[in-house]
Amino acid sequence: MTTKSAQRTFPVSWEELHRNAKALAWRLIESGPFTGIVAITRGGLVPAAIVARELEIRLVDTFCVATYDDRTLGQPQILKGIEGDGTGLLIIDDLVDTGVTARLVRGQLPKAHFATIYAKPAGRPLVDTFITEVSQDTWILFPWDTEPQSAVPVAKQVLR
Ligand SMILES: O=P(O)(O)OC[C@H]1O[C@H](OP(=O)(O)OP(=O)(O)O)[C@H](O)[C@@H]1O
Ligand SMILES: O=c1[nH]c(=O)c2nc[nH]c2[nH]1
Ligand SMILES: [Mg+2]
Repeated sequence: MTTKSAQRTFPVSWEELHRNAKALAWRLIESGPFTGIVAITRGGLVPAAIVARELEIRLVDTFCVATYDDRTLGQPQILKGIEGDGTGLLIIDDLVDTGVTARLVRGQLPKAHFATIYAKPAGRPLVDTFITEVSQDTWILFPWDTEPQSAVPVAKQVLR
């Protein structure tokens, strides 16, 4: 499924994101220790920074991949990979949706532990650890992709 068909949106605030990333760190303590973190760019960068701080891991690298253009699913393009089979590494992304990105990265780093904050049902089997499940028809709005704007008053939204 392309997530173009998402029916609802789920806005996430910076505070909520921070809280969930810390919850992920708590859960990951049991699965470690890890020798380093690999952030899947770009969405994994902020969660990876928070998890790295909480787990006191200073070795952080990137796996650079682009799968979506706006909300349209495409062929994943690897811009930069990581050497080796992923032994001892913790891979962090913001979410799994269809699982296309996770499948690709797992294929390259099969021994790594794969963690995300959010998981949709189609991608869930590809993740070792996650915090929150959201429905497949939900588009998550991350704080780095959004900005506050004036809301239309209720009275103006009501059709008379
Ligand atoms: O499970 P999937 O269907 O593959 O979707 C999940 C991926 O899509 C998004 O990345 P995107 O390609 O939009 O790039 P970005 O992280 O740079 O925003 C998100 O950050 C995940 O990496
Ligand atoms: O910001 C995003 N929200 C999502 O729900 C999603 N799914 C794939 N890629 C995504 N990016
Ligand atoms: Mg991404």
